[in-house]
Amino acid sequence: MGFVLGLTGSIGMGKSTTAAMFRDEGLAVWDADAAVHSLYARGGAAVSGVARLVPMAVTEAGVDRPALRLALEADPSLFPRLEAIVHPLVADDRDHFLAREDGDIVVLDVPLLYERGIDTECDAVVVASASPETQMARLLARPGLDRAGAELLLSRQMPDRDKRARARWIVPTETLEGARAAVRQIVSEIRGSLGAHNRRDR
Ligand SMILES: CC(C)(COP(=O)(O)OP(=O)(O)OC[C@H]1O[C@@H](n2cnc3c(N)ncnc32)[C@H](O)[C@@H]1O)[C@@H](O)C(=O)NCCC(=O)NCCS
Ligand SMILES: Nc1ncnc2c1ncn2[C@@H]1O[C@H](COP(=O)(O)OP(=O)(O)OP(=O)(O)O)[C@@H](O)[C@H]1O
Repeated sequence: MGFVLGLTGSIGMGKSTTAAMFRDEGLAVWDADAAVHSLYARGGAAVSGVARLVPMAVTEAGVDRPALRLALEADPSLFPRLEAIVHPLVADDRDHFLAREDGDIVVLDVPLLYERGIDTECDAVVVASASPETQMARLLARPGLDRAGAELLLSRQMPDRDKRARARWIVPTETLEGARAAVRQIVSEIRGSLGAHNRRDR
């Protein structure tokens, strides 16, 4: 298996934009939020479990995410029960990705990387991060999410400062140029260390 790079960041910190930059560098990226989207789509493996937990959040088309979000806001005690349904299915999808990909570096894009201990499966972790003011402005600009909804999700995430303290690298996401430069630097640093490692092996 190649070098497994974990990518994380609190909600609205620019994690998906950073993931796209790693893709632009030619790396395979596994996206936990996208895996949840597939599991929630019509016929997806999480639909029946969610229907049992929150019947009003499921329609013919699969899981209705805004309805599920409202149910979680009304009753946050649903979070651990929902996660017990969804996270094992997400882990299976991640394992398939890792077994399938053979690039020298692969990226796991996971919002709850530290919270779920997935950092222990990574060779190193990078965190996408911006100021709290930038983060809140981005969240409030998202359709359908108000301050209470954003704060509820944030309250269930490790604080940004703790993520920053743990990660090997930080990608600053105030600007696209700054983030892209950091992404390129990280890829080249990892490739450099892999090259040095291979040379030592010979
Ligand atoms: C809460 C839900 C309905 C919100 O859906 P929505 O389409 O609005 O947002 P989306 O799924 O794109 O997630 C956006 C961000 O919310 C945050 N978030 C999502 N789930 C969680 C959670 N369980 N705990 C903390 N933060 C979360 C993450 O930062 C994520 O990047 C949805 O995210 C969900 O069902 N989450 C439970 C599954 C889960 O834990 N997913 C996280 C990845 S494994
Ligand atoms: N490096 C950057 N420079 C400028 N704007 C950025 C940068 N990264 C992200 N943004 C902007 O911030 C917003 C959120 O970005 P993105 O969707 O990547 O965040 P996210 O952390 O993946 O969000 P979520 O956790 O909600 O899925 C978007 O409007 C995006 O255009």
